[in-house]
Amino acid sequence: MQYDFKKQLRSFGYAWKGIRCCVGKEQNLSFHLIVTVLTIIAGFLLDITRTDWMIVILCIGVVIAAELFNTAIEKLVDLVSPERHPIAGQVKDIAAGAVLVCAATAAIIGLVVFIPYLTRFFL
Ligand SMILES: Nc1ncnc2c1ncn2[C@@H]1O[C@H](COP(=O)(O)OP(=O)(O)OP(=O)(O)O)[C@@H](O)[C@H]1O
Repeated sequence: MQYDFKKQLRSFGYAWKGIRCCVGKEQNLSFHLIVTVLTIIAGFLLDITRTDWMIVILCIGVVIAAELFNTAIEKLVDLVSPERHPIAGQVKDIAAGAVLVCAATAAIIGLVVFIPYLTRFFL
């Protein structure tokens, strides 16, 4: 199969459209984006190291990607099961649980990274 650069660009466009259709509409995603902005500001203010930036950026990416997967799953469930069904509810709850695991992990890593800078900054 021949590599089609135009098709590749179109795929990026569809992916970008997917992200845009969630931004500003999904409350949880908005929360994660606000935390992301605050984390990035803190990173610059506290002048964290390159390695710490990589860890922080990885955490941000994982949480936002998890939230996008969760939103996609929610929409798919609403499409295939507009009526209430226990399994439909479980699917949504499990997807939300996955986001919670990612977000809690990222929060703990954030504390491990930022606490030493904060103690040095304030003490
Ligand atoms: N189709 C469904 N069948 C059974 N339970 C559902 C279904 N949809 C949602 N739920 C339950 O409700 C919880 C919240 O789901 P969701 O965030 O999609 O809100 P909703 O109840 O569908 O209402 P809304 O979309 O207006 O917020 C889910 O985690 C799940 O426990």
